[in-house]
Parts: sequence; structure tokens; C-alpha cells
Amino acid sequence: MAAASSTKKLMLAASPNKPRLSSKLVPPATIRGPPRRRKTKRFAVLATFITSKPTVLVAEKLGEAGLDLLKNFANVDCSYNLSPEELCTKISLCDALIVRSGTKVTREVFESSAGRLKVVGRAGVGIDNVDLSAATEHGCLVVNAPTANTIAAAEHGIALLTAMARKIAQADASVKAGKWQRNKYVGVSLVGKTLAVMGFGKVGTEVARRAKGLGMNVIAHDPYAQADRARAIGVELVSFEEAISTADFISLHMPLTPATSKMFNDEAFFKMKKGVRIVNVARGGVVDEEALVRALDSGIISQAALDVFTEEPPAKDSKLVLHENVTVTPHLGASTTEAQEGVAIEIAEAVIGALKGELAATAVNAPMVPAEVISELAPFVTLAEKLGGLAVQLVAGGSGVKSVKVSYASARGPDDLDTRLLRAMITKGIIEPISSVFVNLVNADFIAKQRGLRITEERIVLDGSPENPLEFIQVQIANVESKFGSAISDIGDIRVEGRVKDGKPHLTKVGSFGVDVSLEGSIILCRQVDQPGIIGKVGSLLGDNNVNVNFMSVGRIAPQKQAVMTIGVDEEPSREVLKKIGETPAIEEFVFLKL
Ligand SMILES: NC(=O)C1=CN([C@@H]2O[C@H](COP(=O)(O)OP(=O)(O)OC[C@H]3O[C@@H](n4cnc5c(N)ncnc54)[C@H](O)[C@@H]3O)[C@@H](O)[C@H]2O)C=CC1
Ligand SMILES: O=C(O)C(=O)COP(=O)(O)O
Repeated sequence: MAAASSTKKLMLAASPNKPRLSSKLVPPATIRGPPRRRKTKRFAVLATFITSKPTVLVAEKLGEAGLDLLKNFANVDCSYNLSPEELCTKISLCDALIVRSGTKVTREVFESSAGRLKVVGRAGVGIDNVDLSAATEHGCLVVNAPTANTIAAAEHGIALLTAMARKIAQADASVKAGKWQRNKYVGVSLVGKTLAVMGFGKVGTEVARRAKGLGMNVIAHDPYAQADRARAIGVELVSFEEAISTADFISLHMPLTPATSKMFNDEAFFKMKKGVRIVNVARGGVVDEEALVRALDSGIISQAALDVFTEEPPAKDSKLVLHENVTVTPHLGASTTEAQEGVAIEIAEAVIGALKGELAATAVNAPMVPAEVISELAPFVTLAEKLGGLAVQLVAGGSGVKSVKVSYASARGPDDLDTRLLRAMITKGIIEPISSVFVNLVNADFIAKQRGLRITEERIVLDGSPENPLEFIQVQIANVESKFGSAISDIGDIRVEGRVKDGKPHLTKVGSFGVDVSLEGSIILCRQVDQPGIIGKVGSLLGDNNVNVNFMSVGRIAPQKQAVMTIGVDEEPSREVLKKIGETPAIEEFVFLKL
């Protein structure tokens, strides 16, 4: 990307190979479609309009209602059962990818997309099949559909619990095999037994509620859950040890993460009450499956009911699957008609929103900024990007930027001002003019860190009304030389400061000089000895060469001393014109900056 580019950029939606028209804030999307089970709260970010329809690859079966929404907005390619190689080939032609649990979205997928893939939609909850670090590094948003299948998963958990307790699957197979073994299939009762819910999130809570209805004593373990929320439904939160050592039944509902991987292993099984029964509708990977077979064989665990497996589908000769005390289903937790319709709508809306440049409430790898915050900060977001872009263009050479300090002057308390969006946009403004990377809210912090760019933030607390979120933003770049010496502040940093006036971003300070120019088009900064006639000379020079001046201001230290003239221009002056400006007597230095 050329230095000092004036191209307007977007946060999420732009694809490098698509023409862009403009970048602006839009209100939250209203998408009409079939009745929704749940009203999705939406959070908007910057949007861009792209002239051609985006392409969405749907790699696993998705409910019709969701597909219809997608088809109204994008070209939809439904290609199921792709091999990893086929997925990598196709992805370079897609702006969005929608998957369920059966597709591994690996680093290779993001690399193969060569920057085009802007959003991955996981039509469900668990995102353990998506390489989130790779997505973030590539600036690709990942969204999921976290609520629409909660009840389905909880109901499946209860179905497995009761079916296991009464050996329904085994008895069914026996009758179908022509047998009538009433004494063999004697079950156990649930009432009065203790169920330990491991992971008291959405699904775990619903399982707990239903188990209470069955007369069970329910305890739960979840290091991050609130005890009063559990108590409200008659559930006691206990330690991991207490949960597994006292329960008659254990139901797993935590996500698969590096911390939960194989947490149910030999050691854990050894601590369990002899004869305990286990249900897993979470993820196979939270259980050490070989250890589970050993625990089943030794009788520590008398039965298991499993919907999920480390490898799906499991091997045909899997000892675990074939174990006579194990009941299995092929990852059906979310598979009800209702849940699949809800999930499809939820993910389609999130993906469409993200492609429009909005940020869905279900973003997994980006800060969620509430719509009201975004709308309030909108003009400051533009200001932040432009100040970042201006500051970096003032650096001589451009590549040595390592330390940036951003100061936000506001009458608001620190908790009332969310600066993540502003920081991301300043990062974007600084990095994009000097590199070819695409920076957005998803990858801004990562890219800054990767490039060794340290951004520190400071609050300048002002008196006055907190109605206005910010008075001004100041960007300082330390330890660099400037191609415009007057941009160096009294402490030796490059400093630019801006405010929002009448809803528009303005540059109000350069170095120690007060200026006032609307941040549109391009600007010329000149330092001159303050004397009559200079403004006229430069103005006529530009006018004579068909360069329209849209704004001009002069900030001086004292009358007849040094002054900085800021000229806003609509067109880029030719080299000759810029040279002539430099040769104007009394002009000591000048710089042309693109916004
Ligand atoms: N079988 C299926 O088809 C389905 C499976 N799932 C699985 O169920 C999981 C849970 O889903 P939700 O309840 O919607 O997610 P959730 O995010 O609402 O709940 C997960 C809970 O696990 C807790 N947790 C995290 N680490 C833990 C640990 N070490 N020990 C105990 N608890 C821990 C979290 O604090 C959170 O409260 C998903 O991650 C997904 O893998 C979800 C839906 C369908
Ligand atoms: O939502 C989840 O986490 C699930 O496990 C459901 O998976 P699925 O979309 O049915 O492949």
C-alpha cells in the first residue's frame, strides 16, 4: 500500500479484491425472515458497501430459514463434505464460511483465503474446530450461534441420562434381536440420586433445572459460575473433587479448551464413587477415552452415555463405542428441527451483519462494543484513524515507529469511556500507510504486537459536562525524527491532536502549534515566518494550478513570529506546485499529507 494513501478503509467488510464505495456507520441491520425464537441483539461497527454480492460458503447442512436469509444477501455455495484440500481451494473465492462441528477450520484455511475471508460463522456453540488464533491473526471475525441449541443439547443430555439409567438402547436392540430379557435390563432410579453438572453454563443450567424436576439432588462445578445464580434454582456449587466424589451421575457441559482437555482421566475416575454413571454431550476431548474404557472395565464407572467423541466419527472398532455399558449417539445434541432452524437464522444474521461491517453480539474473537457506544463514538472513530495516519506520515522514514502514546481528554470517568475501538482505529491509521497489512478491530492488537508497536493509553480528566464522550484525542510518537520539524512537541515526540467539531474530525494541534483544519481530502502543513502576504501567495499558487483549497488556518506562536499554516486541499498538487510552495520566501518547511 502506498504511503499516505487516502483510500477510505473499513473495519470488517472490505475484501481486498472488491471495489469499495465508502466507509460509514450504519444503524443496526433489520433483517426480515421467518419468525425467530429469540431476538438477536446486534452491535454495529463500521460498514462498507461493496458493489458485488459477497460469496458465502456453507460447508455443512444449515436450516432452510438461514439459507434463505443468506441467499437474499449473498451468493451462497452449499458444498458439503469437502476434503481439507477442497476447502482450502474454495475458500480463496469466499468472503464468509459457515460450518458446524464437522469441519475443521485450520490455519491453512485462513492462509489459503489470502485475506478474502472476512467471517467464519459457527452454526452452533463449540468453536473448538476453528483455529481462533489463526483467524485473529488474519483479521477474520469468528461468530457463533450460542443460544439457539441450548435447550436441544440439554434435552439430549436428559434423554441420554434417562435412557442410560433404564438401559433403553440395549433393551431395544435385544428385543429387535428377537429376545425378551426382562431380568437383564433392570435399571436404576434417578429420584433422590445426586447429579453433578460439570460446567454450569447455558446447557448445564438447563440440564440442572430438568434434573431437579426429576427429583434429583443437583450439585454443580464451574469455576466461573456465580453461586447465587445456582442457588436460585436450588443447585449448590462445589469443588471439582467434591462434585466427582459424591455424585451418582455426572453430566459434562464445559467447552473443550486446552484447560479442559482430558480433564476426566484416570486420576479423576479414581476419585469417583464406585458405580458412577457419566453423560457427555459436551465434547469428546474433555474425556481421556482410553481411561474411560479402563474405568468402565474396572467397574468404577458402571455406565456411560456419549454424544461426542475425540474423533468424529469414532473408529468402527472403538472399544468405547462397542462397550456393552456405553450408549452412544452421533453428535445429535443440537439436532432438533427447532434448534437447527434457530441456529441457522442466528448464524445467518451474524454473518450477514459482519459482512455488512457490523459486529455481531456473538463475536468470539473481537471485543463486543455495544451499538450505543459505537454510535456515540462514531465521529471520534474517524478522528482516531486520521490522527494515526497523519502522525505516521510525519515520521521521517516511517518504519521506526515503536512507541505510541494516545491521550483521551474527557470529562467522563474511566469506566464510562470504552476506548478499544479508538485504539484499534489509531493502530489501523498508523500501520496501514506503512505496510500492506489489513487492520481491523479483530486483529489490531495482534498486528501492533507483532510489529513491536507499543501503544499506551492515557486519560486526561477534564472538568465539565460528561455529555460529550471526548474533548480531544492526542497521538504522540516517541523516539522518531519528523519530516516536518514543527510537529515535534516540547518533549521531543511527534504530536498531533484533534477534536470533533460539528460532527466532523478536525486537526487542532501539530507539535506545539494550534491549527484548525477539517480532516477531509489532503492537507499541506507549512511553517513560515509570520508576515503579511504568505497566505495569499500560497493560495494563488494552488488556485492557478487548479487545486481547490477547502480550508486554511494559521496558528502562530506570537505575532510576527513563527506560524504553522494548514491548508486543506481537494486535489493532490503536482510535484512542481509543491516545489514552488517550498521555494516561497518565508516558508521554512512544509509537508503534504494524505488523509
Ligand atoms: N452435543 C452437542 O450437540 C452440543 C454440545 N455443546 C457443547 O456444550 C458446551 C457448553 O455449551 P453452553 O452451555 O452453551 O456453553 P456456555 O459457555 O454457556 O457454558 C460453558 C460453561 O463451562 C464452564 N467451564 C469452563 N471451564 C470449566 C471447567 N474447567 N470446569 C467446569 N466448568 C467450566 C464455563 O464457566 C461456562 O459456564 C459447548 O462448549 C459445546 O462444546 C453445545 C451444544 C450442543
Ligand atoms: O453447538 C455445538 O457446540 C454442537 O456441538 C452442535 O454441533 P453441530 O452443529 O450439531 O455439529
